[in-house]
Amino acid sequence: MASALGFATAVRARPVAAQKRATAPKARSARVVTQAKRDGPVIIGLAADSGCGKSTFMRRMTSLFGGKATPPEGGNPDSNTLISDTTTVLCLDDYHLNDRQGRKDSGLTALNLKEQNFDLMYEQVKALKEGKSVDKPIYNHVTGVFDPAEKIESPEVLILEGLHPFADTRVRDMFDFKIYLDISDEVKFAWKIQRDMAERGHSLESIKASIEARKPDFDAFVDPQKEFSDVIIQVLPTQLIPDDNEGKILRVRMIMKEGLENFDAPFLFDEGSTISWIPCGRKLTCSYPGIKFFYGPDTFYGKEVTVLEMDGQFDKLEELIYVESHLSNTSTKFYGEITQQMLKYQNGPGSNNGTGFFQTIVGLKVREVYERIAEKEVVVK
Ligand SMILES: Nc1ncnc2c1ncn2[C@@H]1O[C@H](COP(=O)(O)OP(=O)(O)OP(=O)(O)O)[C@@H](O)[C@H]1O
Ligand SMILES: O=C(CO)[C@H](O)[C@H](O)COP(=O)(O)O
Repeated sequence: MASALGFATAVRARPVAAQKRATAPKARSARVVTQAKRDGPVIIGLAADSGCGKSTFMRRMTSLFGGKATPPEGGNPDSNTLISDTTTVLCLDDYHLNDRQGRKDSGLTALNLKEQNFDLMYEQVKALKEGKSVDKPIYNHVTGVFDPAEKIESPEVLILEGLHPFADTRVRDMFDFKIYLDISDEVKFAWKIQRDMAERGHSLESIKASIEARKPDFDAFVDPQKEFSDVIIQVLPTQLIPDDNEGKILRVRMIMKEGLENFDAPFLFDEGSTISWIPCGRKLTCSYPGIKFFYGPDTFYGKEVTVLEMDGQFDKLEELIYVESHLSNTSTKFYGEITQQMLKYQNGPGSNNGTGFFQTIVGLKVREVYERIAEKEVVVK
């Protein structure tokens, strides 16, 4: 089949009846086939607060390009970088201006824009975009100081994740696609309690205090970047349970800007309609409080957007294929690719709810953005 790029794809169109069959897909892997050359990497940005699932999101995204993303071979074991055959993920914490002691002296948090070295970040991202390699600093989260720099080669796909990818206009303008992971205060609080109380032995009071201490700077310096993002994954408490404050069942909204280049918004049933769908029944097992989808138009920071929403969680992940078969424009390369990816990461946080589901779809869209811009094709075997 000829693709929109005019290249042969390894994937053939399947009959509609086959697409609706509710069976789990076989595992496959991906590799990149070079069809033409575009100089410099495709640059993707992910903005989020720390501890909000960026690592899991990155694993989901990079695996769609094939190969395993690992820290630089033979390098610093505390490196924040992840490299695969096609992708390089840089953590923007490496561009902190001061180390931990320096921030104690300045009295500012790492969230404050004054604590980020945007000049160096701009120079190095620009160099990578021009196909050059850079010696990037490493901020060591274990020791709180900077380690000797690591060499980063210009990759096919450069992913920049961290607190401030879109805060500096010079850097912001270099992105091909911008994502914001927006975890509401209630959910952030619930996750932090789960992790820091259960796994790290922190007290409820100290967790509350650390969240409260970060909040003003988060609101002032991180949150405003939503406005400049192409896709926002918003994570909220469920609306299926009145006054729920446990944060276990989530309502997740994928907010997609209209009119984006290289991005066609996924839709449920009928593009442009407003649809509310409860898929629970014969083909999807749901325990209390069930699952509810919504699809429709909205506005965000005064701009037109399309929203795809899921509230609730899946009981049996393999049955997700039923939901997947009712979605279009998901940029999958074969029937059931979303379900296959969700099964692959079923032990990661968010695998049974909209966070994992929409992160997977955004990963597929990023892969398509890359294919369109770079005029290369990721072939799924
Ligand atoms: N989708 C999710 N559902 C439930 N919990 C989640 C989800 N994503 C993240 N968490 C919680 O947040 C914790 C941090 O996740 P992860 O390490 O992926 O985040 P991060 O943003 O990479 O963190 P950091 O910035 O600290 O490196 C997980 O251990 C889990 O408790
Ligand atoms: O927000 C953060 C990361 O996104 C951290 O607070 C920041 O990087 C400082 O790290 P550390 O607490 O290890 O000194």
